[in-house]
Amino acid sequence: MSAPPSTAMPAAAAGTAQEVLRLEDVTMQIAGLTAVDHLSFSVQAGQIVSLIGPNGAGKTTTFNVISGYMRPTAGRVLLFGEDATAQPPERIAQRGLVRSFQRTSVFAGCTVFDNILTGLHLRGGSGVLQALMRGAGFRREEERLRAEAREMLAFLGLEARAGELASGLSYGEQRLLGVGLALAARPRMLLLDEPAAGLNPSETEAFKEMVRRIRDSGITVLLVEHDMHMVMSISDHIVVLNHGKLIATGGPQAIQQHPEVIRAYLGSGLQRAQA
Ligand SMILES: Nc1ncnc2c1ncn2[C@@H]1O[C@H](COP(=O)(O)OP(=O)(O)OP(=O)(O)O)[C@@H](O)[C@H]1O
Repeated sequence: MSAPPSTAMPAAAAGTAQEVLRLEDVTMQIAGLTAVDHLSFSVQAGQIVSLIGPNGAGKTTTFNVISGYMRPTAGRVLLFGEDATAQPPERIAQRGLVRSFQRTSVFAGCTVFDNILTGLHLRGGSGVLQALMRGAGFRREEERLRAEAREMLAFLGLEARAGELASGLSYGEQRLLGVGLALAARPRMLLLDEPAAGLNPSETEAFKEMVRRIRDSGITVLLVEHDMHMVMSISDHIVVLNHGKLIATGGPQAIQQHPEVIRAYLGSGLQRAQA
């Protein structure tokens, strides 16, 4: 299958470039330190965009500001064309930007199927009162969600594991399931925080494939990642930070040849990715 179930097609799929996220002069000071320094960049719909930079560059802080976990000291965040600066995370998620965390965040004691079903329920639709009344409408909705959960598992490549406890999945499969939970919220944009961390090479390949399929289904993906092979092979666009400041933006080819990026990464992963 080519799309996670019930995902609205974005404007990019209709052939018009559209800005989904824009940071304007965002600064974030933490305990007297400037973690993000007058940062401006934008993300176009339907792309995989990677936010990279050496350790301490400000990537996680930028994610926290975008997803509403931190209120910026200065500047604005525009999400889908509207000001979203310092809105709480749940409001930002409602508007269509959903974050999948670095740690696995699945319900370990539930089956893989029930994990996704719970995610779909959390999105709303069938409320507690409706569940208690157990009317025909509720049963129809439940059957629809179960079908959607099966489709989602097929999209994730986890259908064979549907009946197993999430705790029995490999680490890589748990990360796929974690993304499935994020997708269950039907995001227009997905934030992935170091998705390849701790994955072996074949799990990384499977994850890359899924990220591409997510993008191809019309969901914009913004990721923070240290694995430069992954970044260079899947990104449509790359934003590079160093010491909280933007030092370069562009496609993978241009970024790998950018003198300031090479300087910032001297002796680290970028050179290995080029090798
Ligand atoms: N809660 C905090 N308290 C104090 N300093 C912080 C806090 N969060 C971030 N910082 C500092 O802000 C700077 C940017 O950190 P951030 O975690 O955003 O960088 P990063 O690019 O995500 O790094 P890494 O790649 O190592 O995860 C660092 O100097 C960090 O020490």
